[in-house]
Amino acid sequence: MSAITSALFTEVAPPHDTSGNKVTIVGVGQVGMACAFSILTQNVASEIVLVDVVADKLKGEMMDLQHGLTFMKNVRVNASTDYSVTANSRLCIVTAGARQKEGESRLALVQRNTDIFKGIIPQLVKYSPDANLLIVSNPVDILTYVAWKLSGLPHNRVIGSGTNLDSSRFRFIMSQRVKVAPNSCHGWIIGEHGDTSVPVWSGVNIAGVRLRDINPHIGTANDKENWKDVHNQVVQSAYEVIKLKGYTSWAIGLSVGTLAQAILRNGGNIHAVSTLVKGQHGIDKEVFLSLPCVLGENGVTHIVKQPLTDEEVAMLQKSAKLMDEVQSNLKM
Ligand SMILES: NC(=O)C1=CN([C@@H]2O[C@H](COP(=O)(O)OP(=O)(O)OC[C@H]3O[C@@H](n4cnc5c(N)ncnc54)[C@H](O)[C@@H]3O)[C@@H](O)[C@H]2O)C=CC1
Ligand SMILES: CC(=O)C(=O)O
Repeated sequence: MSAITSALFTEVAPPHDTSGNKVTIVGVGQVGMACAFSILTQNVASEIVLVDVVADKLKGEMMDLQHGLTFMKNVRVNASTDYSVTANSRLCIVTAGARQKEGESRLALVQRNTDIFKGIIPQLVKYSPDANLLIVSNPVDILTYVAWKLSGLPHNRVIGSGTNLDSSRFRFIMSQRVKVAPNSCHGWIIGEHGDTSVPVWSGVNIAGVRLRDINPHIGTANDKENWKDVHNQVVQSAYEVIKLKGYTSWAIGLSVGTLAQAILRNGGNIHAVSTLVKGQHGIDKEVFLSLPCVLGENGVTHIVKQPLTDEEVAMLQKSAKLMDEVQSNLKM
């Protein structure tokens, strides 16, 4: 204690070093920092710890956030290249790794980011064996599988950010067509985050009114209004934003903030996240894909048994086959 603190305080008991809702974010790039900012401003964590391999950038990002803490509600921000700083996290979010260059697919990153995960996941589990892992790095579905295998954790506690983002993009583009707020437009994108994602047209609704009841051809090639294009735009979204600004960040940050909130507050909220789907919709492969899941402190507690058309099931199974093929070529 300094002279000032000992003159100021009578110590009754030493304070605890850690606080309850500790969140670790690995990777302080564009996505990691958007996640950190979103979690900070949504007031879901009591402590955020940042980890990266680039020490100067890491320190700079930590300091920049710390300088704003006066404007936040009781949250600490810390950072280190040493994983001991992450001890006793309740949620570890992984955004580290290579990102797509213009025109490059997410799947092209798979081996590079798998190799990076080999150095990250065991460290996280060593210091926070009870945490949930939330994987964001791409290709997110495969890397969630990789994280599950490397971690040895039960599959419910290894979650991919998945198509929560794609579903949000879908609802936004839909909202522009019907001219109501995005959160009043309801629809789910499931399956792979990215190129083979599956729009569940059978469930798209506004205020419970199913658009397929109004337009039986919605989402098909026979639809005169070409709603199928809404999904095409979802698939193209990341490519377009990457072409325009080099990366995507804000929307994934907000999506992850919402997922963190559901997990840390044991909210029971339902989101489309990447989870082990073996046994769902006739999938017999050990792969991770997004389905609507109930999220809480124990990770994914339930998968919604969403009624799907035969065509939707076939698309989902095709994504599962693709994931399995990519996984079988991985050097883990
Ligand atoms: N799942 C999703 O919906 C989305 C996923 N992404 C993915 O997120 C990842 C990160 O993207 P950005 O932040 O834009 O990339 P970035 O290049 O800005 O940041 C990546 C960060 O990872 C760090 N890093 C690299 N190796 C590391 C290691 N071994 N340990 C700790 N940190 C390490 C780098 O130093 C860098 O700070 C990419 O794989 C990207 O494709 C991006 C947007 C959406
Ligand atoms: C990059 C990426 O995965 C996305 O923005 O969807």
